[in-house]
Amino acid sequence: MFGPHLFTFYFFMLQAISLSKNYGSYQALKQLNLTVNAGEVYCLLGQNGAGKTTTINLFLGFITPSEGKILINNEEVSAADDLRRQHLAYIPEVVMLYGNLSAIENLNYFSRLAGFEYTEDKLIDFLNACGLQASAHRKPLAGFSKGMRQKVGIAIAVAKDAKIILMDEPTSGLDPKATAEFTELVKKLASEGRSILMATHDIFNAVSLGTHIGIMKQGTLIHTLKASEISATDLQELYLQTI
Ligand SMILES: Nc1ncnc2c1ncn2[C@@H]1O[C@H](COP(=O)(O)OP(=O)(O)OP(=O)(O)O)[C@@H](O)[C@H]1O
Repeated sequence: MFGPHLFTFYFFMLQAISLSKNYGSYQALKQLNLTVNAGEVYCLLGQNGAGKTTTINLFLGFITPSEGKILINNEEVSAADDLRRQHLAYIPEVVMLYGNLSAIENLNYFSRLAGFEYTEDKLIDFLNACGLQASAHRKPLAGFSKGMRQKVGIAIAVAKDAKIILMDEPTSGLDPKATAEFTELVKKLASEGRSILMATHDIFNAVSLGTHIGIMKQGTLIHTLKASEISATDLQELYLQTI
């Protein structure tokens, strides 16, 4: 389904060490310890308000920790660190790009912003590798479905050579076919050595696509599991007992 690997990867590790975040007197994240190694897909589950987005925002440097630290390859990173800018990409729940520009134009624009210049053939390779149908490559994004936008967003992350990809609720609102395509794409991204962390409410998807699963409750990581060691049914039961 997908083309050849587009980059040769180094091995990148993302870590939170005793990471906490307070909003005023409210502790949204408490002493989080979490590691995502190269090739792993870490799925964070938890009810609304459990602290998943806070965790992602801390990794991205959108907010600063109250305590603790974030490491990329064992090196501590500050909010505006170059390591973060170079190696992290973020796929939000709804990928916001330029609606009046085509998929190729958006990809070209955001690649250039990140310092990468590609030929049109190469840009098309990225879009193909992320599963965007050829008939959509030159169409304005305004008419794209959520799943199509997501593919362009992921193509941008790949074109920017991101080693670590963070996603927030990537399968919410996707139809089953788009979810299946997304799952295949994420598995491929991980198989190429990227480290992937996603916040999700989709228990079935977490088991089918994740390598590791964390369940959060009120800012604390209560359970960490290997996806290969639990069925979707058992995970659902554990999740319901936890929350
Ligand atoms: N800027 C903020 N100021 C004050 N409180 C905040 C702020 N951002 C988040 N919170 C609170 O921190 C807690 C964790 O929120 P967070 O968005 O991380 O949860 P979540 O697990 O991502 O939830 P959801 O599944 O709804 O996205 C919530 O109680 C939320 O109300």
